[in-house]
Amino acid sequence: MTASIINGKEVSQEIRASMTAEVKQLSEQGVVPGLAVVLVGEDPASQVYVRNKEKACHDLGFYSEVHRLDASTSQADLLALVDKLNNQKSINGILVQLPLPSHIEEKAVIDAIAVEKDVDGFHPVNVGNLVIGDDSLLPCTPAGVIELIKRTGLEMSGKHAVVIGRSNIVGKPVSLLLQRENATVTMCHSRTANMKEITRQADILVVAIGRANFVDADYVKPGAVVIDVGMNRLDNGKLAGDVDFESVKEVSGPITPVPGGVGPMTITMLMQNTLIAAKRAHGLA
Ligand SMILES: Nc1nc2c(c(=O)[nH]1)N[C@@H](CN(C=O)c1ccc(C(=O)N[C@@H](CCC(=O)O)C(=O)O)cc1)CN2
Repeated sequence: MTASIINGKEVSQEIRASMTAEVKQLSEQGVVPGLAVVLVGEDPASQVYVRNKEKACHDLGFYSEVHRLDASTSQADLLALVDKLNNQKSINGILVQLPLPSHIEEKAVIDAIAVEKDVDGFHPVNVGNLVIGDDSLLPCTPAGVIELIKRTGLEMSGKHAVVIGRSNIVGKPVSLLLQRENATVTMCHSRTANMKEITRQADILVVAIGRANFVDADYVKPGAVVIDVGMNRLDNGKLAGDVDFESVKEVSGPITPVPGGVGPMTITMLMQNTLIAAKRAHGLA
């Protein structure tokens, strides 16, 4: 049996469409969500993602600023820009596109972003709030993963979710968000022994290990929801996920493709965070 495909592009469009009326209503009250994106250097993929963020702001009626800085920009100059944006009233969200050039310490930059403008959800205070279950700006890709699982109609409560990967930006926050939905969560990673025995018990399998086609049908319980967060550029230029889609879709339940699955949700969740940050800044949330 072939599984149903979770269309991240479609879900993304639906969410953006549902935000439009609210953004219009807010702008009539003089509240225009504002996002500043900072790009350091000329990484081609990052340039595409930043352009897409700019376009998403434009389409939704947000105010947007893009700061394109030379690859040789010093950490001090970048921190000075972040400080300026922290104090700028028209800006509700600040995103520094990653990766940064190697001479800049990522953590110093993330830590410098005002917590209430950290629409990436990477600041340690937002991460801490996520851990203890307090209100916070949620990291975009993990929030997108949860939204896609919800849209399958699967009730997460009481289900066994297995997350492959333990990164700070995907694996760890996804597992916390799954726990928040009352799933029973097991984390696997590159050193996990007998991984297949564990993943075969999963009702929900989230894969973010960063290895192209790592998960094949042997890892998957029949009917399980499979969410592929991987984005690996192959030598032939094609994009591959961490899941071998063709074999897994023959046994799984709903499954995300790459491209067109989790990826498009990342920018939509960023727009949602910017809207939340703008409402909070005006005492409306
Ligand atoms: N500050 C941040 N930097 C980075 C993040 C992030 O969330 N915050 N995530 C990625 C890049 N990224 C957004 O910034 C991003 C990556 C991929 C997609 C996407 O839509 N992917 C498409 C395929 C695109 C392609 O063909 O290359 C898909 O999966 O369908 C959106 C956003 C790293 N940096």
